[in-house]
Amino acid sequence: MIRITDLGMVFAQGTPDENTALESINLEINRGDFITVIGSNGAGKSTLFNALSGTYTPTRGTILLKNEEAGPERDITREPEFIRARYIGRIFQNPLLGTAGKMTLADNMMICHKKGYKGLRISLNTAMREYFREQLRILGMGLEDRLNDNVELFSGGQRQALTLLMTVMSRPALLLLDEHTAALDPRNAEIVMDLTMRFAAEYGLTVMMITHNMGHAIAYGSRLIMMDEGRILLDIGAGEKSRLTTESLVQRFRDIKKVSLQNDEMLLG
Ligand SMILES: Nc1ncnc2c1ncn2[C@@H]1O[C@H](COP(=O)(O)OP(=O)(O)OP(=O)(O)O)[C@@H](O)[C@H]1O
Repeated sequence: MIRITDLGMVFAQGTPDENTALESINLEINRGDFITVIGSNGAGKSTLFNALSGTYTPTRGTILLKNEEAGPERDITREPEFIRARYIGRIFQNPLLGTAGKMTLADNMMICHKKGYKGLRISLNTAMREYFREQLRILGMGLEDRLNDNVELFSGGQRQALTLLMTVMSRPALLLLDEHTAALDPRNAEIVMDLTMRFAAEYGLTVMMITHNMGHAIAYGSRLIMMDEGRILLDIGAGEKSRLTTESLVQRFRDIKKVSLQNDEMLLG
């Protein structure tokens, strides 16, 4: 569905600060894949997401998208971020980023609902409010009764769950989760993670999820990739992934890199 070929990203090219964030990424993301992405600090995980979402234009390589079964592949490597935002959803670690705090819950949902309907006026009528309530009920947080509250009144966990709901409401072709539960307390992190898995399964979403939690990387999803120094070091599919343990993953890393690690923190930290 998305084919990434020889993707490279060099920051400040030709200056003393030149920094290669992505070496040569080759990756095929299939429809319905749930890929967990791990790797140490600076491995290039966020840069890969930035290239996919259009935040950064890569220095080299191509990103092709094939949305429909029969449709042709489309080169989206240089497509602007605001256009890709219509079909690529992204959620960040900071739970305040995905919603507008000074606006009501109803208005936030309205903006999200109108995404992709440029110029079309849809009014916040009774039917729309009922639809939003129905969607909000899925979260099980009582937000369906707070449509007129400003979103800044909600907790971090509620805001991140809301961001997730609003993002999946438009059924993105690809959902990028950039450590989206890392800033939440353990209980809320679990709630948001459970909702993520539920939405992914119910809507057949294609998901990439960056995490520094190796347990999560192993437990969730159907595929795992490990990045290191701007490359994909490991790409583990469903069969093998179901048998993975933290120890075996660290061992695979050791074998490839020919280094000795004392623990998984060295790999992920
Ligand atoms: N806008 C930028 N300008 C210059 N260098 C950058 C920029 N963004 C990222 N980098 C560099 O690119 C490399 C990869 O960074 P990236 O943020 O993709 O890593 P990461 O795997 O997401 O790390 P972390 O787990 O710490 O978030 C790093 O060396 C980083 O300093």
